[in-house]
Amino acid sequence: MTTATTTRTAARVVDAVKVYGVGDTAVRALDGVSVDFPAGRFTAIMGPSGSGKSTLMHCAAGLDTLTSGAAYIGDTELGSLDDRRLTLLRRDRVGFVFQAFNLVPTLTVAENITLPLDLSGARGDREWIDALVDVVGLRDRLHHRPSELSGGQQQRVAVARAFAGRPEVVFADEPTGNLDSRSGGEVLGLLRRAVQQTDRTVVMVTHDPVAAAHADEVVFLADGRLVDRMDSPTAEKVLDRLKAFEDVRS
Ligand SMILES: Nc1ncnc2c1ncn2[C@@H]1O[C@H](COP(=O)(O)OP(=O)(O)OP(=O)(O)O)[C@@H](O)[C@H]1O
Repeated sequence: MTTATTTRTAARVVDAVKVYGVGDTAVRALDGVSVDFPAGRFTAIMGPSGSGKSTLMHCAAGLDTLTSGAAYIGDTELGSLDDRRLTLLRRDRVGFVFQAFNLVPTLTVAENITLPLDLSGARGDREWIDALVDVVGLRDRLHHRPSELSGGQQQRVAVARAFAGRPEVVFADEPTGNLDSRSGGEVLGLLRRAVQQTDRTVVMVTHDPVAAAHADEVVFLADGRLVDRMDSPTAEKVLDRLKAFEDVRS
């Protein structure tokens, strides 16, 4: 008999090790990390520079491979997939938001949002996309080109694009890194609403305690290891936690 679990896991890594390079110059970017990202939650990954945040995100999202250990999206182990299946998984089950907005300049806002679906030949769920346009507040900009938008508006398009295919999990790598604090706050509020209103999962790498405070939970890395988790973070609590790492290291 199987027991139903109430907490679904959107993504996780188990005993994740990532070594870059070989010999004397080898860097152990992840040193045995096990962490799960619960479905329907907004999780931030934090830690000092070089602690392995981006590496963890890239390996969890199937953008890079682990040296040893395992990464899962839902129940699918990424290491078991050949290149073609991995590409399909990234296309159909995962969304991405990067620091650079990566919009196509010649396409309109509406076309940029549906681009991944159009490329895959999927019809997409038009009602879902219509609702997304309202969540990101771009109804009156749909026929504009990216160059006619502010940075914050461009990142909102990128967020809508990431959610367009109803992915199981959206990975965001420093999504507010190129934005002023006001636009950044809007994008973070938007990620939060997307999680709450549409029951999606977001995993975000950030070095900004204010950004991390928008998440439901923060996981902390130091020297390639998971060292702490914090529920209901505030910027002050996150900052204090980061300072404690620095005190230990100095
Ligand atoms: N492609 C690579 N080749 C060699 N070393 C790498 C590579 N990518 C990352 N590293 C090293 O792995 C470690 C972890 O890097 P990573 O980018 O994951 O850290 P981070 O916590 O995201 O850092 P930051 O906050 O500065 O972006 C660092 O020591 C980095 O120099």
